[in-house]
Amino acid sequence: MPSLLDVVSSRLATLLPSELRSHELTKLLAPHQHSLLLSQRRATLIVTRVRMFAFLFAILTPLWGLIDLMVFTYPLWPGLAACRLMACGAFVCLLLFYRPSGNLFDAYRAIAILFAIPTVFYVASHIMLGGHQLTQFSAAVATGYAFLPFVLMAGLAIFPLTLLENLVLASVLLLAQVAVGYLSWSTLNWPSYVGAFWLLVLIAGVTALASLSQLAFMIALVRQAIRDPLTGVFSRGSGEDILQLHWHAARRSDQALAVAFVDLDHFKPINDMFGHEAGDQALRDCTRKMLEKLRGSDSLVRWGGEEFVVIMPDTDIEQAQIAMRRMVEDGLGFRPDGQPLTASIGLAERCFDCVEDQRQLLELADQRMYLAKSEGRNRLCTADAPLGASA
Ligand SMILES: Nc1nc2c(ncn2[C@@H]2O[C@H](COP(=O)(O)OP(=O)(O)OP(=O)(O)O)[C@@H](O)[C@H]2O)c(=O)[nH]1
Repeated sequence: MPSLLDVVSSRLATLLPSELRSHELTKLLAPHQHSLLLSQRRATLIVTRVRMFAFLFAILTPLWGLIDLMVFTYPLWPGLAACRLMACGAFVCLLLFYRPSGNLFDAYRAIAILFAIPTVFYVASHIMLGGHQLTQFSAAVATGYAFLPFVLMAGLAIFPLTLLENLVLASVLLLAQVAVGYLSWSTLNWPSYVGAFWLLVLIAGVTALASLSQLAFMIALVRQAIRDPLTGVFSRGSGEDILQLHWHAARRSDQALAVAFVDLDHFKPINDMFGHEAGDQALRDCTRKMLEKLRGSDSLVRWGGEEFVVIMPDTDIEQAQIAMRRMVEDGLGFRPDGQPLTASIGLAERCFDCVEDQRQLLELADQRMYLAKSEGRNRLCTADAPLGASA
């Protein structure tokens, strides 16, 4: 009979996002476990949403100035109007000049600017309103200003953020609320301030859930979009993106970047003699074997049919040869007749081969793979001459 603890933990497990696989759950905690592609797509989405938010606020912020004009007296309303116009200008600049670059730090900066604008506006307007005697009607409108932190906190829900990122951003907004309490210490209505603070904490909790759910969907969608459905390794389109990202990173820091073109030998007879399903199974087994031997930082891409590309960042030509030999040393699985499945591999490296761009790097690896084929298959070719059988 299951213990109470087992029942509770199995019930709690059903609360976890079902669209994620168990090994993906840690990706909800912090961004350091995200793949390059996920980070890139998330950064792009965050900046796009920052710009949407900025667009909305650039319209709504000056509009409310008309209400201020009707209820506040001189010189309070021109002061508030100036604040609103400056905030509107800052939102417009954010909208016009910030473009998605795919870089996560650019995305963080965009969120920081987006939230800094209304936070500064909130603190400044609070100081202005605190320095004036308000009548019943204008006091009611002034109370509306106190809702800005709630709007900002709720706004976090539109971003696919990790728990850590949520905590940092929510803490900053809560600290701004603390700062406002400190500035109006002497006149503070404590019960309503504490009530409002607690409400803000509740909204932060709900927002974090919304934001994490978005991230979970995004992780699942990106996985589906970038993976080959048969083998589960990267598909060609995402492989091209990965190679481009690694190429730029390697060039910036003048690091090695190796690429191997792997073509399985005599694959057609498997399909012809044993059927397509047997061919599919051989492809699945073979990719599993390759993945077992590759480093976590390497990317295995199904380039097409029975052709694969291995992208090895920060790996020089000698290390890449060792990695490829290790990958094939226990074989790549078996053909349905029990014979070992072999591959012809062409290898190229950015610094060793002095190539100009990632396309040239890939072409060179492809040419060397054909050389390995023409020299008898089941071998690795690094430069102009293949390096013997059994890769
Ligand atoms: N079962 C299965 N077969 C595939 C898949 N994609 C490509 N193939 C087969 O892979 C075979 C590739 O054949 P070829 O290009 O002639 O290459 P090969 O027979 O491996 O010959 P060499 O590369 O010269 O050693 C074709 O029969 C394709 O139908 C797939 O997803 N599943």
